Amino acid sequence: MTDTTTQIHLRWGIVGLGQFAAKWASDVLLNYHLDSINGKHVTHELRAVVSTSSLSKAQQFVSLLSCKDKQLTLYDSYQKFLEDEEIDIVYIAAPNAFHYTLAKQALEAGKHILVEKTFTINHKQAVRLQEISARKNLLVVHGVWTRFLPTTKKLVQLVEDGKVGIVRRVQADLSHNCPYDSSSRLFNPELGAGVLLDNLIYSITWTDMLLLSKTVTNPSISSWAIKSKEAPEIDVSTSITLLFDDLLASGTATGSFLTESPKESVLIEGDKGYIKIGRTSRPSYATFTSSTGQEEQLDLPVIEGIGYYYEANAAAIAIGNKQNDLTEYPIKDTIRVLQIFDRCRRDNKISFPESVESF
Ligand SMILES: NC(=O)C1=CN([C@@H]2O[C@H](COP(=O)(O)OP(=O)(O)OC[C@H]3O[C@@H](n4cnc5c(N)ncnc54)[C@H](OP(=O)(O)O)[C@@H]3O)[C@@H](O)[C@H]2O)C=CC1
Ligand SMILES: O=C1OC[C@@H](O)[C@H](O)[C@H]1O
Repeated sequence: MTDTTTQIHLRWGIVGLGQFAAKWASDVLLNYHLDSINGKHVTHELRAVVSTSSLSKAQQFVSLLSCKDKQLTLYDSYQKFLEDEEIDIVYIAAPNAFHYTLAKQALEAGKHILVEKTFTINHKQAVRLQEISARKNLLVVHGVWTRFLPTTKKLVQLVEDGKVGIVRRVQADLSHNCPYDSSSRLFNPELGAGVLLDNLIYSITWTDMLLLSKTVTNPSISSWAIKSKEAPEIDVSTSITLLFDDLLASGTATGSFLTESPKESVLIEGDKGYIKIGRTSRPSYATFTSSTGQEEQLDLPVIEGIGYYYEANAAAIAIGNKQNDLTEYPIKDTIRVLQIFDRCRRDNKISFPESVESF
């Protein structure tokens, strides 16, 4: 990594060479230049990729990248990849079940990490990674990209500034119609499947930012899950409601593989009106309706590209500041949500093999 007073240059390695990682890498490498933070210009370089299956798979991955700069090292051994001193940070985009082990190995090898959603299978694995990162003074980021978008930040600021008055209800949904497919990671318990870990991580983000972060007591938690007929261990349609006695407020997070979300899928209601947002994972437009019925289009920043580069830039700035945790999205927030997910899984008998749960 190069860190000067005006520039931070971060060298990335990627594990988990699926379609999503290609999309992420293309967006980060093509669009990062659009963001300059606190007067520092951030640049990203993809230095290496590793396929856990074959070198030809790594070659195929690199050919998918829609960016010109493809001078990088390809590996088919994660151990060898982690020994590469030219890699500053590992982006982990394997299926959920492998996040914990890959992240632990990367931290032990002295690499910073950015881990795709959902961070780990359970909260104990997250606590363990937090401990290692603190001990080794390495940055750990959970890549819920929604958190880092300027549109999300603006909306949270508006609510905190009292746009809707006192927040009374937060609801968010992220649903995609995904018919059962035995070859998909979405339905395979051995890969950490199910809608809770795939979609509710985004829906619960809104309750987490607006209510969980404000409460001083533990909310009461209720949850419901429809299980897959074909893979009965996992969930395909799930709802979690948190009641905050101290705030006189509730937060509901839903997600489904059985239907699509409505266009406006986040609703934030207060005593002065409500905000409707499209859409849960990538807010790009929002309206405010006052309690007297007046409607107003909210002015939100425009996001160039997809917007994954915001989380990559946040990682670069934090590494430049020698932080092992992000101020804007600390790992304790992830642990707090994973504790709720653990409870939802217990109450609804959503289960993964022992090997996936271990820490
Ligand atoms: N932020 C976002 O918007 C999105 C995030 N995601 C997240 O990205 C992750 C990957 O999703 P997706 O690309 O759909 O998954 P895939 O099923 O396509 O798997 C990704 C790749 O992971 C690698 N892999 C498989 N098994 C292992 C293993 N045991 N150890 C290491 N690597 C392995 C494989 O590459 P190889 O064989 O070459 O190692 C595979 O191609 C998930 O955590 C998902 O939640 C997904 C979609 C959107
Ligand atoms: O992780 C994801 O999966 C579902 C998508 O709708 C969402 O935008 C993406 O971030």
